[in-house]
Amino acid sequence: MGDFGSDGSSSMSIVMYPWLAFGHMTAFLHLSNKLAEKGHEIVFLLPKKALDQVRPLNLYPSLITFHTISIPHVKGLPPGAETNSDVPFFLTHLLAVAMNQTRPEVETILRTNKPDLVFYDSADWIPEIARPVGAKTVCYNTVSAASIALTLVPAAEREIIDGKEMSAEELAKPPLGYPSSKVVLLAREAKTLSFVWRRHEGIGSFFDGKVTAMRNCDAIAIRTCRETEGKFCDYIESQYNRPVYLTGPVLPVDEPNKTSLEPRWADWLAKFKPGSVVFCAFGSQPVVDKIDQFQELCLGLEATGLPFLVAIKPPSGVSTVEEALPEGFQERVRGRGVVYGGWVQQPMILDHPSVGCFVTHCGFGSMWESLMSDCQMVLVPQHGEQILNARLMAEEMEVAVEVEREENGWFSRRSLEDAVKSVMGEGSEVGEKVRKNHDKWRCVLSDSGFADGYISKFEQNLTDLVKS
Ligand SMILES: O=c1ccn([C@@H]2O[C@H](COP(=O)(O)OP(=O)(O)O[C@H]3OC[C@@H](O)[C@H](O)[C@H]3O)[C@@H](O)[C@H]2O)c(=O)[nH]1
Ligand SMILES: [O-]c1cc(O)cc2[o+]c(-c3ccc(O)cc3)c(O[C@@H]3O[C@H](CO)[C@@H](O)[C@H](O)[C@H]3O)cc12
Repeated sequence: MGDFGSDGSSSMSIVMYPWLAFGHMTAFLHLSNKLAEKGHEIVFLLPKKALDQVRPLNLYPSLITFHTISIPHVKGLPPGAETNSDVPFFLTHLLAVAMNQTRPEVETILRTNKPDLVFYDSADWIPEIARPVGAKTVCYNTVSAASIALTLVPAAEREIIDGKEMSAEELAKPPLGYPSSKVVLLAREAKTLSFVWRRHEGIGSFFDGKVTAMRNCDAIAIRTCRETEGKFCDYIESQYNRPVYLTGPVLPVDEPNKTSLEPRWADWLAKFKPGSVVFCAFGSQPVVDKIDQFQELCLGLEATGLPFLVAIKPPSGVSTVEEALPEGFQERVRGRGVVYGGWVQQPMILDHPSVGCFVTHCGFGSMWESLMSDCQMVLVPQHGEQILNARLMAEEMEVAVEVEREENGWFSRRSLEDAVKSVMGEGSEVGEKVRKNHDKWRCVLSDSGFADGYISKFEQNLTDLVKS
């Protein structure tokens, strides 16, 4: 046990073991920074390969210590696979099998460190090895409460008939008591949820793992706030009969003078009028998989006539974005449009005065960053969780416009052009409505005490939990 309560000090000792995906590791590390800021000590478990990418985000190296874990090879995984960036989506369950095999190593770390608290999201066996060393466990969810409430609560259990895939209608059905008629999926969109209930040998389904993780912990935590998702949090609490603690958005703080926007983007953006550039980014994983959909995206942005900067991974079948561009595209947009396949500093680009519109895939991290920015938002979600985040922003909060799709799920260059013009066009009624609503939300969320208030309350929840 840390020195919590023993010598009058209130410092807690915490071990964090997030799912082996960058979106999850970075979210856990941002929370670690907030807790270290308050003097708590964290041992952060992660695969070796992730260390170089994650280390620069550690703002308190004297309090947050990285401990690398060996991820064993599992038959069927690419050699050396350690994170979900190394693994195609349909093999994700094998990465979960590999993570399960790290249990003895994690058990030794817990016995040696004797922490007060262990945070995890995926490794559902953590409570079994934490309890004997006297640690309390927190299942920390870095996705929206709406996504959890729709699919990962006991009432969402489905009777699976072996070998038979569920129909789209069955997949789309919200669980009994689900608190929204707007944050839902259409049947065709719900097909992306089939992975949730699909059973895999030796590990069960994603649903089984998440429900076990949340049933067995001492407290559930979610990276969200009451103002945006209160009713979903209450529903999750009632489903699990466990306390649900909220951390708020937990966005990384920009350290003044520490980093600045790369000159090539700063210089390029500076050429355009304030609020005129459309920035489009689709997160840390490849999401636009099909080359013709990738091209519709490029052509839609070209058709807006506005300057644009796109940061996106190449679609399947090619290794660079340049190979996937429509014919003659680069010549036509030269000087006003760039498509870039590498990593850009998204939060700083959103903050740049020339950027006026964000075309986003609605990853949960991007959702918070866009809400805090003063950009107009166009939503192009690809998968279940992102679609729910999009519904939350477009239908419940009414701060953004979602791109229209055809019956087969495709969006056209025209629908993207229309969506961008509807938020960027001068005098557009829709554009004015979403801007007004977005301004209101930004005021609430960026109020100086808002995020700090959530973290202080969260720290108090943890302190009470450890004492209980
Ligand atoms: O070029 C880039 C791309 C992404 N980013 C940053 O990387 C982060 C991406 O996270 P997002 O949650 O938006 O999206 P990802 O698709 O990468 O995450 C995925 O796993 C974690 C879940 O919470 C997300 O909902 C899911 O989409 C954002 O903070 C964004 O600012 C960059 O800084 N530069
Ligand atoms: O697509 C999803 C739809 C949905 O309704 C819920 C989720 O939940 C989660 C999730 C992740 C972690 C948690 O602690 C709770 C919920 C989803 O996570 C993503 O799942 C992918 C498949 O395993 C994984 O590759 C990705 O890294 C996760 O972010 C997705 C949905």
